[in-house]
Amino acid sequence: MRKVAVLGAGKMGQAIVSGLLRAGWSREAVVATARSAERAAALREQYGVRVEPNAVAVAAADVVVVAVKPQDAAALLDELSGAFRPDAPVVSICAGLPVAFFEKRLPDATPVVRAMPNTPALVDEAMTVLSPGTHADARCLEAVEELFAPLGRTLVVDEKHQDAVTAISGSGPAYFYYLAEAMTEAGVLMGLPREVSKELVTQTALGAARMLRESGDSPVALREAVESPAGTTISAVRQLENHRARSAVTDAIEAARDRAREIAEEYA
Ligand SMILES: NC(=O)C1=CN([C@@H]2O[C@H](COP(=O)(O)OP(=O)(O)OC[C@H]3O[C@@H](n4cnc5c(N)ncnc54)[C@H](OP(=O)(O)O)[C@@H]3O)[C@@H](O)[C@H]2O)C=CC1
Ligand SMILES: O=C(O)[C@@H]1CCC=N1
Repeated sequence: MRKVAVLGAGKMGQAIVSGLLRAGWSREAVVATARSAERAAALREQYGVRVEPNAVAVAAADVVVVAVKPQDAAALLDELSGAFRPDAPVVSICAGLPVAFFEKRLPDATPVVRAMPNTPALVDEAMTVLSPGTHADARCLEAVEELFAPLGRTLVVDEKHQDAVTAISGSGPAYFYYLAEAMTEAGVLMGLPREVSKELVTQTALGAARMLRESGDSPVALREAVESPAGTTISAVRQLENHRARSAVTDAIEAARDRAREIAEEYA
């Protein structure tokens, strides 16, 4: 039985643990680690998985997922020096940290894969983007892709794109929640009960996402199909343009990309 260790099962690590269990991984095959006793107890209670010290988890694992914050990664690897099995792939989900950060701290020839998932893993709708390191061959990459596939969709890109990926899909759910929050509040401002407004926004987001996926049309074509001449939608879109919403989105996503680059410099 293959075993996976999730080191630092916080928000994202927990989403991965829960997705693996839903995908049929047995409780014995998934080991989590946590820094606080409270967090460890919560993971045991909620998922019934083993929560072990990092070194114990790593020793037993065929795949190790590093899910701590980028600022905690170096200390974690230092603490574990000697515990890693050189044949067990190490998958980092740490934003910004390059494969090289791990390769220089792990035993020679350890296969490393940089991964960027997102929190919709909690509902099996994650977007996970993988980049293989120097020693991760096709078989290793395939095994890591199989690990993440049940959590949603997967894609492989060259590592040079990972900071942009982080800015788009890693952080992306937050942008949609921000828009959902603003739309819900606008409904409340106009007198809709909050629950009604939220339901309208949620179903509209789901429907729009499915249209994007299933119609094959571009976002522009889909938007134009909603905009009646002299109608309501074009009036709204004009306000978005007046407020430079497109430019704000571009600047926001570039800021996320730049922050990922800074993280690499800060913690290298
Ligand atoms: N949140 C997201 O949407 C996404 C996050 N990521 C990446 O995932 C990583 C985790 O992010 P997120 O889940 O949001 O953060 P969290 O803070 O929720 O999770 C990190 C967890 O790691 C634990 N931890 C830290 N050091 C150790 C250690 N030495 N041993 C065991 N556990 C430890 C923390 O414990 P404690 O709580 O006690 O500090 C915490 O529970 C980051 O690197 C982030 O870039 C990637 C994609 C999406
Ligand atoms: O905000 C962050 O840094 C992490 C990485 C992607 C999503 N959350």
